[in-house]
Amino acid sequence: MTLEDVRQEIDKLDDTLLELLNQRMNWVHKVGEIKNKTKAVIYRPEREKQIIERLFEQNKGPLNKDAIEAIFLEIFAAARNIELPERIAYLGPEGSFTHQAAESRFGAMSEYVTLPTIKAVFEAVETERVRFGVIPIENNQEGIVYETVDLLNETQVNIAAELKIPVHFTMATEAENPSKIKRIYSKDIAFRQCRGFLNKYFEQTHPEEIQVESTSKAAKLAAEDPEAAAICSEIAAKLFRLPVLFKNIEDNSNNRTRFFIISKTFENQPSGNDKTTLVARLPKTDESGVLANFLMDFKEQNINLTKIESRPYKGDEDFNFWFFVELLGYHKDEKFQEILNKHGDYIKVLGSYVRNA
Ligand SMILES: C=C(O[C@@H]1C=C(C(=O)O)C=C[C@H]1O)C(=O)O
Repeated sequence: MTLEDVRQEIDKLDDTLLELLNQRMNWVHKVGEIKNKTKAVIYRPEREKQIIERLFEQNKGPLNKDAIEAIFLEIFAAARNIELPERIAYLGPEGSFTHQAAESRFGAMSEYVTLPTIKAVFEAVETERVRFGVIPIENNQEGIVYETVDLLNETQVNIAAELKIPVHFTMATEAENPSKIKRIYSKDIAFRQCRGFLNKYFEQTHPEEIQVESTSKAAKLAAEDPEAAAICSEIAAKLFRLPVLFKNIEDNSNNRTRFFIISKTFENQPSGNDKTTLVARLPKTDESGVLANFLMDFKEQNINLTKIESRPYKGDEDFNFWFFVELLGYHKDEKFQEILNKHGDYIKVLGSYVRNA
């Protein structure tokens, strides 16, 4: 077979793929009509997850899971945008890991609003300037993002979905090799998480380390200075057309960040593998055992708690706390209803959403 022959085969398959994708869009359009009648929301993360899981099960390769997920998430996003163009706010700047997380769910076609603070994203969602907001909730090396936790308590929004993405850092620079680098721009966390790499490659030359507020600002500055490098995300290097000299330079390759997709009012259907996030403002009392009794009730119901964080009541003179709690299960499960019967007065359920391993 010649190259031409093979390319002809590929062209034929592409024609079929396009035809099939358009057929799929027509069905999605029908779903959209049904949803419109009942005023149901377009975005159904739990359904998308089920589709992807089903495809994983029957996949025979050579496409791997990551590729299947990326392709189908883009197809879903394109489908939703035909139904109703979505506006999504995320914690910027452009090229941040949150941007990468947002694009992985909402695709290239959605309209994005880049906002400078987590609070601004919450405000945009609460005032319905945007339909969805994407913000980080925790990093598995650095811990929880308290600003997000506190805003979930203070505002009226729901959690529509969680997603976890690997955090890989690159060293991007115009310089040909490390010896030519005089300055490295990055964010404090990134310097910390790439210390092993920095020690190894810059032991002799000791370039100046300059901290800036974001890794994409670092990429922007490095793009203007041929003697500088940035430690940044791949998406930021791409954005500022900065060549990547080293990839995956983080000390710990298990580095992952978890994000929430928030929306003003949102309710998922149960998927059979859900997580629920809530805020518990337990009564302020000096009596002992208030928290212990609360937790015991979860144990009695056989509910698996996956996280509990205590946070101070802002403005209180005393040391009083409320709790950020996550558990396995859907909020309408019978055993969770038992908890609500007893503690419902001071529990605010932020959402149940499909668990994203
Ligand atoms: C088509 C639907 O709406 C959206 C698009 C989906 C798709 O393209 O398959 C899946 C779930 C929803 O986010 C649906 O709910 O079935």
